[in-house]
Amino acid sequence: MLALRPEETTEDQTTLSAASTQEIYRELLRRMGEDPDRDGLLRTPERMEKSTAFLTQGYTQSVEEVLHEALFDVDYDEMVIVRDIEFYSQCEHHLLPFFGKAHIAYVPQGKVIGLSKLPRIVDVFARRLQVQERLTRQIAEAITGAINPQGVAVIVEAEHLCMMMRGVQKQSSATVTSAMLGVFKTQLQTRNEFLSLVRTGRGNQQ
Ligand SMILES: Nc1nc2c(ncn2[C@@H]2O[C@H](COP(=O)(O)OP(=O)(O)OP(=O)(O)O)[C@@H](O)[C@H]2O)c(=O)[nH]1
Ligand SMILES: [Zn+2]
Repeated sequence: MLALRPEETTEDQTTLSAASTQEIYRELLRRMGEDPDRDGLLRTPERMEKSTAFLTQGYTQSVEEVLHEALFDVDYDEMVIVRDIEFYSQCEHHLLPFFGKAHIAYVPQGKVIGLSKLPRIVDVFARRLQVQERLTRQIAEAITGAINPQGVAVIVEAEHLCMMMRGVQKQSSATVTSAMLGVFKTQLQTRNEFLSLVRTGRGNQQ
């Protein structure tokens, strides 16, 4: 039913460029085998446009703007952890959601970040088309770029709908990725402290 192969495309490139996003969604519905004029679908292209704009708003945001000067000079050189930051992203291969939790730690070096800004940084990168590995690394690099700490650690745990509702159809697998920079890479003890604090949090929830 779905007729999205190039040879079946009816629009020529010029027409497609001129079409509004909502017209393109309308055509997509039609090619799924739907009637875009039936009552329930009439406003669906408009909803899809809004919803997609929200889910990909990370492209219009930057870490600098999100931090909004919430960087503070503080004399503290122990680990700061914000754990269990929930996020929703979309895999760049299938445009299906993957979602889960990010755990972030850093060891400051004269500067700390406003706590709420860590989840905001996660969303800047999660609300784009992603692979989990890149999302993980981008969060770590953004924190490094903002405050040049002694080290940053990020763990992302997620479930991918493209592996659950289609494809390999595995319902219980979890994907875990990590980025360890600075002292989290060089000092085993620091890394282990972070890992055990993340595990403790998980234990508390059960
Ligand atoms: N490494 C990585 N792979 C991902 C991520 N999200 C989705 N994928 C994988 O991207 C791969 C794309 O593989 P392809 O063979 O090109 O696509 P496909 O035929 O739809 O693959 P299946 O999902 O196995 O049916 C799949 O193995 C997905 O599981 C991610 O965040 N990281
Ligand atoms: Zn996918």
